[in-house]
Amino acid sequence: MPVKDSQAKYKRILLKLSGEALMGDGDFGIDPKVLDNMALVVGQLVGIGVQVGLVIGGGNIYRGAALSEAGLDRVTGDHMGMLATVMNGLAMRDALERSNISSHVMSAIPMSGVVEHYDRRKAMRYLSMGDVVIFSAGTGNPFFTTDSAACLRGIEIDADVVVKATKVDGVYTDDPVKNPDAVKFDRLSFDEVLERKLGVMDLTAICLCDEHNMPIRVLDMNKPGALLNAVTGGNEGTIIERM
Ligand SMILES: Nc1ncnc2c1ncn2[C@@H]1O[C@H](COP(=O)(O)OP(=O)(O)O)[C@@H](O)[C@H]1O
Ligand SMILES: O=c1ccn([C@@H]2O[C@H](COP(=O)(O)OP(=O)(O)O)[C@@H](O)[C@H]2O)c(=O)[nH]1
Repeated sequence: MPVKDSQAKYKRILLKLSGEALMGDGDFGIDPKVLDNMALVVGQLVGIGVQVGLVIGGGNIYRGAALSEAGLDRVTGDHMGMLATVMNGLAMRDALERSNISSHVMSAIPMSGVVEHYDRRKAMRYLSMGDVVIFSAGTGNPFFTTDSAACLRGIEIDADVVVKATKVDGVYTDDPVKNPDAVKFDRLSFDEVLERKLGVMDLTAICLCDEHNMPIRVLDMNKPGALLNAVTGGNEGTIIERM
């Protein structure tokens, strides 16, 4: 796809999509309607010249911690969780390609013949060409999350921002799903997130972004126009940044 002059605030973003969000109204796996809708939204970003790196979670299929609670070895469970993110990546590439958006899946775990092995320089070249790159298999290591993988890849590819598109519309004083009295923040420092132990992203991911001055925007993935608004400079969701 030809590179356009970006009309957006951000030239390159790392977008993290929660695996669970791909389930739609189901309770496991992937809802094709959600996937197609996400491809459409990513296509809009590409269309205005934003370079998009994607990290998709695996919680719609397997989570290491849940498998471990069910009696499986934790490291084996985490390997299964990482493989789940490769499956989601393949499904997303399929949806993107059906929308004529050139895209590539890279995996932190080599999987010859299925997806490319993660190669930062190659990923940067694809992104510069305007192609979408889906970074799968998390960090490649157990005991990490795809939020940490998103922050890591975002820093590596020199993204302008990490956008976490999730089920809630920002960071709150407490989990808004459990506490209806929780109050939303528009802007937060990394220190505040760490001090208050705000659970929207794991603390490893927050520390990494803090150390490398990588801002994180948290927004609602189901709100129409939210992502486009965020990349064109709108005050969408919550921004976590150095203050
Ligand atoms: N302080 C908080 N602000 C916003 N969301 C929070 C907070 N604490 C916990 N959460 C939860 O974090 C979730 C977002 O994280 P995500 O990674 O998408 O989900 P999960 O961890 O279930 O995969 C939200 O659905 C919300 O319930
Ligand atoms: O670097 C990583 C990233 C992910 N995972 C495993 O993959 C699962 C799915 O990722 P995550 O829970 O972050 O997905 P999401 O919550 O975003 O759907 C996790 O539970 C872990 O078991 C891992 O071991 N290392």
